[in-house]
Amino acid sequence: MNRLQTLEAAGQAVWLDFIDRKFMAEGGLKKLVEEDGLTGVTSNPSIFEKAMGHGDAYDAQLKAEVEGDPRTVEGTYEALAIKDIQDACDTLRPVYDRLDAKDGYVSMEVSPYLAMETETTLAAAKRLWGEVNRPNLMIKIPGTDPGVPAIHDAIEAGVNINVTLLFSLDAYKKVLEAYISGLEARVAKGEAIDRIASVASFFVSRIDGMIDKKIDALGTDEAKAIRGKVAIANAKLAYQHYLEVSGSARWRALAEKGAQPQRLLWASTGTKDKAYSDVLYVETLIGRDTVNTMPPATMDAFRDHGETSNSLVADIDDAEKVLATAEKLGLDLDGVTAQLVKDGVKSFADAADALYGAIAAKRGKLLEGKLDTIQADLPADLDANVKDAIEKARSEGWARKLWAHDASMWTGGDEGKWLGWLPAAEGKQVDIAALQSLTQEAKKYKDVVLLGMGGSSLGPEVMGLILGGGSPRLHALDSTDPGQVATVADSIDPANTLFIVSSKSGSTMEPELLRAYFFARCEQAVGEGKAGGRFVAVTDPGSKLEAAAKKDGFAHIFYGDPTIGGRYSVLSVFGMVPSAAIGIDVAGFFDVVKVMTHSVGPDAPPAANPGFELGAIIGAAAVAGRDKLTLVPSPSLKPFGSWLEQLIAESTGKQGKGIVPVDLEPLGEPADYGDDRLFVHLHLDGDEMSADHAKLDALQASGQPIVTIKLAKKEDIGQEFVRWEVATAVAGAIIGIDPFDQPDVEDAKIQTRELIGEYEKSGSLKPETAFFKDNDFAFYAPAKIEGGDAAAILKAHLSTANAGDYFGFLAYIERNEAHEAAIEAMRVDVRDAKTIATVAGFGPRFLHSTGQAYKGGPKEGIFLTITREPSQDIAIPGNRASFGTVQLAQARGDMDVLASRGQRVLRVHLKDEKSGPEALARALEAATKA
Ligand SMILES: O=P(O)(O)OC[C@H]1O[C@](O)(CO)[C@@H](O)[C@@H]1O
Ligand SMILES: O=C[C@H](O)[C@H](O)COP(=O)(O)O
Repeated sequence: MNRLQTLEAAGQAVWLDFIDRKFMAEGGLKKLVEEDGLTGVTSNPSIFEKAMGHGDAYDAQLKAEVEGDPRTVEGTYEALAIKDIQDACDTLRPVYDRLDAKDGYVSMEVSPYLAMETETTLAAAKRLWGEVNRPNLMIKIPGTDPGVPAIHDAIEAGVNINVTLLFSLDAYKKVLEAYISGLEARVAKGEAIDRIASVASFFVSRIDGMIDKKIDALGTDEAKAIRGKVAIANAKLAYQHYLEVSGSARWRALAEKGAQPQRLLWASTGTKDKAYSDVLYVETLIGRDTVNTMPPATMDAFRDHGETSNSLVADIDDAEKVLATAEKLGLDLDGVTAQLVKDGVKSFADAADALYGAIAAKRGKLLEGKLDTIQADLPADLDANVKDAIEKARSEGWARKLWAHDASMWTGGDEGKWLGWLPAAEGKQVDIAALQSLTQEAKKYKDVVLLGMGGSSLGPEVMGLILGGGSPRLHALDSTDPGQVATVADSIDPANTLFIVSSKSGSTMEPELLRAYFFARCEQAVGEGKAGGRFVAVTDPGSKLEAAAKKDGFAHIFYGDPTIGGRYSVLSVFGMVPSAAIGIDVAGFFDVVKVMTHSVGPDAPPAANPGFELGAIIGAAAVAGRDKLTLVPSPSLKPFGSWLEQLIAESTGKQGKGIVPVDLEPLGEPADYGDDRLFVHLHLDGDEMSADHAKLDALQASGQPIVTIKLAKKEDIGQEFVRWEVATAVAGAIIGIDPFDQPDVEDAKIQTRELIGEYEKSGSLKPETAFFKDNDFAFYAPAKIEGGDAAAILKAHLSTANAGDYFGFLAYIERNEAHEAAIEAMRVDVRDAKTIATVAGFGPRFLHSTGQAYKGGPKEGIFLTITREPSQDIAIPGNRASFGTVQLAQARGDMDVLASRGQRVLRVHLKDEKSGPEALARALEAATKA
């Protein structure tokens, strides 16, 4: 009999506080069972972190897991852990059988993140019990206050429980009560209790670790006399309570039905203070019906020189005296044990963060080709800020808060009510079968016209431009510009077109007017009462659009989720209905998307969570003044920016803070940029852009921060929707705003409504006076800008630019290639002349997108609003105002609000729609070169 085996003879089971795949594969565990009489194994998150977080023993299984249907990070961890636990259970199974279920157990802990939650802990315990599927498994549940009812219910459900993180006698009493009453509940239901096992794990050394520090601080002889004794005294008294309860009539009644005692298990028995014997927490705690789980080193030490005696019941008076002295000295054992519970929960959560982080990082590498990658090349100061942001997010558990809808990571307002886009990213908001049937139905049409604004049009537009196959063709119409409306109207045959009217609120002005116009046109083409069959509505339940769609007999109404804001709605019906209509395979699309969704989950710690990594960069950069997020897409990904800018700008740009997205600004040389930029390069494998890559290299060399995101195939764009949604929510938390409201958009809508209301009454818009006119232009501004000609006025406007400002072209003209090119040229002129960022938006499209940030975001904007005399206008059925009038009212309303927000504004009205843009470009060139 070796020294370890003498413990068994004294009634104490020896368990191993360690698990490791290599150790088990090499037969280490089997040897302990066979040679030392080992009867159990415990694991915890720190132990698994040491096993899995380093080395390559788990890589083969990890690879197989990832290559299958890649699960969440936690799912991947559990798959690895469950295999170890099952193997250990199988190794201990002969012991379990020999001892008729009295011992031979292996413990696995529920996620430490749940330690303060009853329901989720219970659910996790039951789930793991089922998945491990071994009778000699014990599930570890913390003995916290919320843990106690879960312990009761789990025992009642027949799950073996190892109660972990016990430090105080009070907590132990509650836990023992939970065990007994759990068994009684089974008896009451007529269920067997003889094969239900439980241990109560008292953490010993950690108590001394904290109390001894206090003793050392006191430094008195009286204090020193109890150094290293308090934890043992506390444990001895816990055992006395156990003996007392075991002798009670209540317990005997259960014992007669075969109940097994809930053994006290001494955990945390490795000696941490080298001043003590390395077997201190074994030799002093030996008694009948107990367990000591030892780390390998402690086990080796005891095997070598441990002495067995009936120590647990010896010197109880002394133990009481030790605790009395501790109380007299004010060592506050209750406070210490309460703190240790908190610290214990935190340190297991920290270990889980490290473990999940290591798995997420390996998983990410193995997923290469299936998961978009991200790489950040940041200057040292920004890199340090990003690391701080990531650590804050980790230590405050933001990834879990996000998925738990916990608004405390933002402003503590109603943010938690706006997170329906998270389940939507798993494909849960859409009915795939209904979308597939729409795909079939839409095949008979030549065109699909989508009428919607902002989030209701930009997502589908990106889907169509990047993934659309061409039949039916998608026309996303998000404008009141008469030219733009006419271009779409002229390119379709209403009889051969499916119209999708898309509005979450169902009351947005533009889609309402566009619906009226196209419905009437369609009726003209197919006959009264027959147009409805060619119309589909996408809207939130109960909206005005829903009522109109029902009245007009629309073919379908697809309902949105009111807990998703428009700009986060692309993976809900708002993005997917139009996608399905143009033949995109939505089911296949979500298979690709889910790989990212599972990578940004609550279980992926920020440092290894693709959404948090990016969110920390863009948020920290904005706070540090690099608030111009400049997109550099490869050619196939160019359309993505218009969706992205609405998400970022509308989410973050408020209260004078936020991120200003810079899309479609041609890439320049290092000298063209100030230190307010963050470049994000999106690259699709196979896209050629060597000239831009050379420029990016030069920018990086000049100290500009560059983030590079790579996609293996175009379908992977779906993953970027998810990554950026998470990143934007995270950036919002770092910036300190609510990323789900849009307080300033409404003001422009009100101004516009007032102007149009007046027009409907009077037949004309409120008069306004130009402060300067010539043959080409009329200029308007809140206060006259001095200058003898257009170039001088523009120059004066531009002269207000300071480092860190940005210049915005707000063009209320048709969005077409010629106009886009003219604006692009003007942007380059301004940027190069002033070394400031430039942005551009076509109105009213940008009002539902970047418009929020221009009004509510940083007070760095200098705007040039461009309007024009329309060469053709279009009447809107049921309205006095034409599309041209509405668009002008929108431009004016927007400009008024921008001015009221302290931004610098100037409006140029082009007298001739055709020649105007070029004339303006010339004047601006003169202004910038002069
Ligand atoms: O889908 P709706 O309600 O028509 O809104 C369109 C867009 O308008 C906004 O509310 C801003 O104006 C966006 O957030 C939204 O995507
Ligand atoms: O069940 C075992 C416990 O988790 C373990 O003994 C804790 O030990 P530690 O305090 O050394 O981390």
